[in-house]
Amino acid sequence: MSDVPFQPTGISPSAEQLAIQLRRTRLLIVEANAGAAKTTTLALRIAQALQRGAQPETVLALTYTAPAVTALQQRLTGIGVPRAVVQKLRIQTFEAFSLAVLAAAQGEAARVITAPEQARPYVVRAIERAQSLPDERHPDELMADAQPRDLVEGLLKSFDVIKGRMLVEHLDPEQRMTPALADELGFGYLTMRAWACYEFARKGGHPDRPEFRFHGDGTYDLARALLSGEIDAGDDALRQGLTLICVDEMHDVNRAAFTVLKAVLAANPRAAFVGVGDRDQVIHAQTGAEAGFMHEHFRAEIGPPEVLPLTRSHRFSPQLARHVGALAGKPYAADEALQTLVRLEPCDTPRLAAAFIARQAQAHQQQKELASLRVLLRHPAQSVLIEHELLRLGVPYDTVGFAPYLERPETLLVRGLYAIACQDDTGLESPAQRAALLDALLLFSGARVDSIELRHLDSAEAQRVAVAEAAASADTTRAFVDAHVLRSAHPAARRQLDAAMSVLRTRDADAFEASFLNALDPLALASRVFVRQDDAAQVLDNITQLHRVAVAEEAGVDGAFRMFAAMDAARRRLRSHDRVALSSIEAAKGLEFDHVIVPHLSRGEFGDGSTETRNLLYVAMTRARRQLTLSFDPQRPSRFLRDAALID
Ligand SMILES: Nc1ncnc2c1ncn2[C@@H]1O[C@H](COP(=O)(O)OP(=O)(O)OP(=O)(O)O)[C@@H](O)[C@H]1O
Repeated sequence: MSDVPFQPTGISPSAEQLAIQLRRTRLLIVEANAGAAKTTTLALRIAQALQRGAQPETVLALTYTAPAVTALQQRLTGIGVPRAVVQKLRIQTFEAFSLAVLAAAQGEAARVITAPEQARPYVVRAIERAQSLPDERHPDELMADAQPRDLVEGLLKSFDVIKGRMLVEHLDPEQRMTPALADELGFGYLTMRAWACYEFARKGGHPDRPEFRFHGDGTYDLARALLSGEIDAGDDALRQGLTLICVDEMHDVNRAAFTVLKAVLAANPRAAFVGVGDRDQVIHAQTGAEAGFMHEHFRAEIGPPEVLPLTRSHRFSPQLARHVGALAGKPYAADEALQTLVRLEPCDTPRLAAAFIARQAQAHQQQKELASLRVLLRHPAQSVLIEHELLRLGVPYDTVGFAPYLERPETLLVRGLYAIACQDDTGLESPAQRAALLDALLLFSGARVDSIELRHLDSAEAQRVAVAEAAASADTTRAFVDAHVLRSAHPAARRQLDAAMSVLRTRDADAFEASFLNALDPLALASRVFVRQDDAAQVLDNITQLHRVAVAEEAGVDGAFRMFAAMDAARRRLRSHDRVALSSIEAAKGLEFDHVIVPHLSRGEFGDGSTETRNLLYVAMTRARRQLTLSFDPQRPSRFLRDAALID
């Protein structure tokens, strides 16, 4: 049968790409560097299958993250596959796919929860239960110095690894958990016992009808059902008549996802498989991701794949390829015709870095040659100073992967405290603004809406109704704060909020500078609310930056808060048009931008030097097409700059 190659728009495939596009082999794996056209080539392979007559619904492409789903959809439309056809292709995360299969196989879907704060009560109860089981043989091993609440974050992280690696499923079912076995698995005995109790509770005491699913639980539950034979390759939920199965970003696959993949391949024996990935982009090792699932595990458990290369970056120049190659310690070739300007910008302080970035963004707005500018940040708190400078210059921007700083709950909390303490509602004129402020106050005060009229609603809905009603006017907002927020706040939170408002009430700039942060104690406030210490630390960083910006304004307390209101109004007026965005590195995975700025490449600011942080920088640097700008404090440059041969 003749096989006319699909002709993409915009690019001419290289010989390597064409080989992959046309290959009909059953199992094919491509490992290649970032920018070497893995996703594009996967798109070409899919387009070729469609040209050969495959129905779009019979093509399944799986990824680990939602941004990778978007990246593949963009590449497909970019090479000329009609948008309507792309919509029909089954491009999904492993988690979304698994949840859909479970729903088809088992009927009613379980409630999906997304925030660790929602999982916390279950984890706390699991610890308490583990510590009080009557037939426990090693009670001494279950003692913990910390309160159950303080153990939640660490336990949820451990649960991610236990699920992702499917550690328990690989044990002999008759084997009892003991301290020695827990140790062998790399966890404490309390962790393993709490895990068993948590899973029991999550399943609602019934293996087929879990009460809720947290992120990763869909993939884990499906993988378990497959291992136990409850769902098998003959099940219609998996036998979907697929003709092509693809995995993009295959380096993110963990044992649970691999188990799902194996079953999909077994259930669709006529489908061809193509997997693409890059071992230096593993940034989800905390969920058990490892590059071995592209190599030795694949060979041993699925079969020997044909391996084809993509050797050159089509995204950026050989010079940038040399730097990222040095960072990752591997050879890196690139298309000689491409030019990417690599620029290092020493900035002595974060304020200077922010001003520099804002000027770059302003200049970017005024030129036509480069389309997108993306500032890739390690932590959301790093955006405060930068956003502030952008607003000052009137540069429109978006944020991706985190909220703009003026919309974060901690910013609204601080602005709300000022509004209440000083009876100044500037910038909080609309009901929507007042409602957001009340939500923030409720969040950090630990207060619950408790109204007899709303008892028939669940707590989230009751809060929404009560807040919407209270936000109708400035007076009702104030009355609600007195009656429902401050009065029923957690006692320690109440003390902190009162202390912060006392400082604000003085309207004294010196008192505000010297005492506001101590009075509010944002870390203690946030630690009561958030499970992850990282999230609590972000709140502290955000409020510290906000305070710094307010003090630097030298306009007094009232002046500073009016300035925030003006900035907020300016932001609402500026219509973003997708040219400048600040984003997390995770949210930029698989995507590319004409100009990428990675600020704060300084010791102690970018990360700890671990493989995971190095991979994050590798991902960030390899998003750039035409220009990469890296800023750093010349007194303490990150060691990664040296590793990448960017400084001596
Ligand atoms: N044959 C080609 N000629 C020119 N440009 C190409 C060609 N193939 C791909 N590209 C371009 O190369 C860039 C990188 O491609 P792609 O995003 O597919 O790489 P990738 O390996 O998936 O990257 P990452 O690992 O970072 O996700 C894109 O801009 C794409 O349009």
